[in-house]
Amino acid sequence: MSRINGDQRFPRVPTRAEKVRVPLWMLLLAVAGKGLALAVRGCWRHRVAVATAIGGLLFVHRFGLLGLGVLLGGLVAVGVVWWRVHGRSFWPVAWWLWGRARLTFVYQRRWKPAMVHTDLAIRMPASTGDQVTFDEYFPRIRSIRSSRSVDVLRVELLPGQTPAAWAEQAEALRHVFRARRCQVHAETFRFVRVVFHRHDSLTRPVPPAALDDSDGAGPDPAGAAGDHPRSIRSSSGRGVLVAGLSAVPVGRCEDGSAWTLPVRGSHVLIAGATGAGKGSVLWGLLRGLAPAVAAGLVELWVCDPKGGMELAFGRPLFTRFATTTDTIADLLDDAVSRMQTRTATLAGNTRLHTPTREEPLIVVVVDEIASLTAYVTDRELKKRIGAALPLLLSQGRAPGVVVVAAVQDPRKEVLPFRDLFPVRVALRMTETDQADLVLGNGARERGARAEEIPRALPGVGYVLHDGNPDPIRVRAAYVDDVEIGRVVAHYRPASAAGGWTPDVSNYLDDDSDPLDGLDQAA
Ligand SMILES: Nc1ncnc2c1ncn2[C@@H]1O[C@H](COP(=O)(O)OP(=O)(O)OP(=O)(O)O)[C@@H](O)[C@H]1O
Repeated sequence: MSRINGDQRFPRVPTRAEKVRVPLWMLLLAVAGKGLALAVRGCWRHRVAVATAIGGLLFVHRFGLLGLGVLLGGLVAVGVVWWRVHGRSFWPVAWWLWGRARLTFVYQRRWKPAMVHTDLAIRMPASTGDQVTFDEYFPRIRSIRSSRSVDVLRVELLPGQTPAAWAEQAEALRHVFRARRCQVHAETFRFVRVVFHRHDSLTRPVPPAALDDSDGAGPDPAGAAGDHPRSIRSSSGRGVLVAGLSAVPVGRCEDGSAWTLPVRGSHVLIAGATGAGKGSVLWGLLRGLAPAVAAGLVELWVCDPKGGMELAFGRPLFTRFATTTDTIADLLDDAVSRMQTRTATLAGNTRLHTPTREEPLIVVVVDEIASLTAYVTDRELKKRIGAALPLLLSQGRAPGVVVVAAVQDPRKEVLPFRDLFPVRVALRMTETDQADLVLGNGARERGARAEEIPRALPGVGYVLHDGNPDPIRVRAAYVDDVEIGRVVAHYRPASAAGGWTPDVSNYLDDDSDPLDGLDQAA
């Protein structure tokens, strides 16, 4: 018969220990020894604070309080000069000091009660002859990294604890430490990183990043036809452009780093309610791809089922542009046949197509893909589109025919092949389960609260990065009409069909380098 308590031993039942008579001097010696050991341990744990306090006292003893005031004033002055002269080396030290201060005055002060009340401390019953007591074990904060808006604590798990147990308490911890949001990230073993977001670093619109015109050929001012400088692009410049297709800059992550999306070798789905800012992610990608379009390494095949309302402004950059259901069906069929021809050529030679001028990366962009999958009434067209899209999504990555699509409603009934998009972005949603539909089960629990994104923050959303299951909060850069006009004028390919070209003359100085203008806009 298996034991009632499994393999775990029952805690020892407190018993009254036999009394042992010891001489008083031995008792005093033991108490003094224990006190000394505790004092040494405390000093070692708080060595920086102890050293600072002793140093301060010695200084006051030698030079008086006035001397201490002069010393502090001098330190502040040195800090200011250092900041002005060499900010790059000043800030890491300043943030380190700020982190130590927050550790001492915020986290360590409330750590023990927080751990007890969230059940993250372990209490073991122990007996001392006369009474039952508890030995308490607290998770230790091993390091802290602070910035303007985030504190990251690296905490060592107690034996038997799991990162999931910590993730469950994230909301409680957020309230204890008065943070706006708390996320728990697991390390491979023994440690979790508890991230407290104090301020929202994404409340202000993000300016678009400078475009990498890496071969120095420069843009084409005002879209001057004819003599296109891209025709002299160097092969190293082309290499940089091809590499850039794996990380197209579209905005900023919550920690201040650049948010990029891969286009080469991947399909991208952008999901969000109406007004969530899907357009800014799409335009961010189109803008980021523009230098490669100009170099002939990328072809944009754009479908705008909204009749061209959203994307027509970029038309000179597009190799193909379709706005009606039947022309979109033709475009998708052509993309499938290009993909199949290319697959036949590449089979056995390479596992991932490298864009060249002869065989560029084809990016099929679809705004509101649900108009093609769920809301098409013509059965024949619906069948054609329903056959082409899954083919592109399941086979197009390797031969370089990729899909970038936006959708409002991410449910399976609306977008049956949602899971064929390896990269997915969840902008503001209307329902609680939608973040999980887009990013995968458990994403909301790990922090992707897409339905809580305020309407006032279009372009804010969540993404998953590099197989990491913890969602990252991001904001797309705001690409306004002026910026679109500049990019179209600067990067439209030499072969662009005539037709309509946006009038950007107002945005360009005659004698200025148009790329400078772009950078300034960024
Ligand atoms: N990244 C952003 N930063 C700041 N403002 C933005 C951003 N993206 C969009 N906006 C603002 O929000 C408005 C709505 O954005 P957008 O049209 O891109 O939403 P959408 O998700 O495409 O909506 P719909 O599905 O209705 O077309 C824009 O007109 C713009 O003013």
